[in-house]
Amino acid sequence: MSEKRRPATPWPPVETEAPRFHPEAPGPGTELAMHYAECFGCGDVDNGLHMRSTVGDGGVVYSKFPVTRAHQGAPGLAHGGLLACAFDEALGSAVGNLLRRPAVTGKLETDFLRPVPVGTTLFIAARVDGVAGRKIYASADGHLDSADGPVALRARGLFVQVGLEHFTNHGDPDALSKFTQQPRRREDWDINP
Ligand SMILES: CCCCCCCC(=O)SCCNC(=O)CCNC(=O)[C@H](O)C(C)(C)COP(=O)(O)OP(=O)(O)OC[C@H]1O[C@@H](n2cnc3c(N)ncnc32)[C@H](O)[C@@H]1OP(=O)(O)O
Repeated sequence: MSEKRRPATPWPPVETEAPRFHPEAPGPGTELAMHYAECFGCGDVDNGLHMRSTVGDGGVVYSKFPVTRAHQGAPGLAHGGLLACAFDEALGSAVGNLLRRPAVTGKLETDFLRPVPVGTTLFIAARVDGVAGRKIYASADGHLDSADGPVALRARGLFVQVGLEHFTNHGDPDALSKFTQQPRRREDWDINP
């Protein structure tokens, strides 16, 4: 299959500033721990995605998603919704770890370029592209079976910075103590957009 192309739309879609990485953001080579043990993307969840991420050079976060039979849509092929989930996790990991600004996914778009068979590992490279106030734009490519394998998916996401009360009011009152990866205390986040 030749390299796939899709119609180009401007990205980020609004004027942005370059992302300012948090001074205590994990550096290149850091293997990131799961951010929450019950997270479907990175946690210890039965049939979850079991994604693992590492910080690379130049503000790129690399994540791996090993695709198993538990992740099928069509026989022998990964389910598209779970592939989108993997990108949500990978993009969120880049935003959360590099910027340390609490944010949630506002919009996620995914281009599915090639089928992803069971037994393959998706290598996702995610980066933060720009910031406009509370809006944080990130994008990622997913490669089959190696970091330079054929591109199977591309995704773009808008993350919206929220106050920490987003998690405690709408989710679990103990949310902050349940985040297993630093930062988990109010003072560890950059909460000023
Ligand atoms: C390490 C961590 C890894 C985690 C990976 C997983 C991450 C996730 O999956 S998070 C869970 C999924 N997401 C959610 O549940 C979010 C649910 N939505 C919400 O809570 C709210 O709609 C929220 C917070 C996104 C925005 O609401 P609110 O705070 O009222 O802000 P709002 O004014 O509506 O939007 C802020 C800006 O973003 C823009 N915006 C928000 N959503 C969109 C959208 N879908 N498309 C375009 N623009 C949008 C708005 O237009 C606005 O822009 P501007 O400032 O220029 O006017």
